[in-house]
Amino acid sequence: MSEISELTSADKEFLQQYLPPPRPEDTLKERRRGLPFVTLTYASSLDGMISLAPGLRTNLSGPETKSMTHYLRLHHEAILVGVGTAIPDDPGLNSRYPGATLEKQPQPVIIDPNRRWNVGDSKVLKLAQQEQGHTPWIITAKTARISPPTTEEVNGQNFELRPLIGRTRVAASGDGETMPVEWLDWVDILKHIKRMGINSVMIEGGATIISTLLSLPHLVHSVIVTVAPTWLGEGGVAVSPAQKREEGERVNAARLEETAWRQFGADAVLCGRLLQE
Ligand SMILES: NC(=O)C1=CN([C@@H]2O[C@H](COP(=O)(O)OP(=O)(O)OC[C@H]3O[C@@H](n4cnc5c(N)ncnc54)[C@H](OP(=O)(O)O)[C@@H]3O)[C@@H](O)[C@H]2O)C=CC1
Ligand SMILES: Nc1nc(O)c(N)c(N[C@@H]2O[C@H](COP(=O)(O)O)[C@@H](O)[C@H]2O)n1
Repeated sequence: MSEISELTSADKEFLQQYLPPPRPEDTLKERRRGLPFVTLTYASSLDGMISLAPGLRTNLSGPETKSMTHYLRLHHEAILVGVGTAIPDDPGLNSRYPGATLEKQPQPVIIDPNRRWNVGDSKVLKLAQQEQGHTPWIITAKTARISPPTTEEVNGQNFELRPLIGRTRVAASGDGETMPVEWLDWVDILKHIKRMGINSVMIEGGATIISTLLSLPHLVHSVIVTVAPTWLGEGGVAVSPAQKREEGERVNAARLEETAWRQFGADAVLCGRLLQE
């Protein structure tokens, strides 16, 4: 039996005002900006961690909040994760909410500038083959060393590469060495997604992507965080936006307003909107 069950009408009512409007493209402001409705959503421990260690899939959500996640997936046109999540978690990225037909499934989108993810072995592709989800779109950087064609075939199934012109920036590795990495601007990523016909995107992680977007409040419409009653402990992967300074002084990096809390099983769910700068 599926562990995903229907939400109560009170749960749905609680979430309603944080969901994308029925036709977000109708919002004049958004149409002008050419951007989709963006929801950030993830599950956190009480010490602000989203996994026990880098690359370790960690279950934080209980059955009720897992059901909520699948309800939210059904109410967005796309689900997006980074390659740092796609590789270790091998997520399904479909909605298993009762009544989710193929037509209603969200489009999986993976940010993988350097084409590190092995899509051929992925659960996403298997689910697409079983018509329980769509074939993924992979956003690569055009300047990636492996220059990709637009579509590739794996196990008889086509999946789509959606190259986007990246910028190269220098990053430091753990041993102090520096190396060039492909980096994509979030306005470019979101405009790219919108141009492909997506009006709403649920961004699930991981830590790098969520932390980056918490510092870009003008691109985010809703934030929905599951807080699980547990501490993961030192060495976990934390969601934490970059430091912020005003007139040289440290200030809070991000804040939610219009907040609402509700208990789902043992977990708490916090919804809000990022305070605009
Ligand atoms: N509890 C929860 O709700 C969730 C937990 N997780 C956990 O999070 C962890 C993964 O987090 P993390 O390692 O930070 O991985 P992410 O999924 O955030 O992916 C990070 C990678 O994505 C690419 N990327 C991200 N942003 C950009 C950009 N703007 N331009 C270009 N490339 C970009 C880079 O790839 P490259 O390295 O090739 O440059 C980067 O290293 C896992 O342990 C996972 O289990 C994930 C989702 C939800
Ligand atoms: N909401 C939520 N709670 C957790 O406890 C999690 N670990 C995650 N992780 C995210 O969900 C993806 C797994 O998706 P599937 O169920 O396999 O479709 C995982 O990759 C993270 O993005 N989320």
